[in-house]
Amino acid sequence: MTQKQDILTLDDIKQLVDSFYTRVRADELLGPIFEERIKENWERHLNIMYNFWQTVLLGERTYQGSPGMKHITLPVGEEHFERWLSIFYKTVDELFTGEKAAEAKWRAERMAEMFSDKIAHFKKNRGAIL
Ligand code: HEM
Repeated sequence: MTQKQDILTLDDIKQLVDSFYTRVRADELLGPIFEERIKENWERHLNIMYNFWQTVLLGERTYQGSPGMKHITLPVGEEHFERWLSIFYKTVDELFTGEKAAEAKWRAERMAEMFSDKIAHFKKNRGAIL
């Protein structure tokens, strides 16, 4: 059995992202929400997500975007974020171990919290952005 290692290279990021979104697409709760928004543009989405995690974890600045805005109008609530995080944690832990692997999970959790708050605020204010 090969020893698990930390997330150290762009190839590692690609492995993590590909594996995570394969599971997300197969998930009965999250799958339809992603398919509805992304449609035939999965290659583009995966490339954006490689860039995002490459920037966050490897410090190579290939992502410039405002992810908050992309999530604000999604039809999601607490249970969707819990499912997203649970699949993400599982994927990270099955493939990697170490400081960066822990950071990936920490970052995802902080962002889930932020998106969740923004969405709740957006709903409460009946569509008025911020
Ligand atoms: C309920 C959970 C989530 C759902 C259903 C969801 C869904 C989506 C969808 C459909 C897109 C594509 C948006 C578009 O191109 O119009 C997207 C983009 C993205 N998501 Fe999420 N997401 C979730 C949680 C998260 C979390 C926790 C993170 C934190 C790492 C994250 C990070 C991103 C990033 C960085 C993008 C790219 C934004 C851009 O185009 O610049 N998402 N997400």
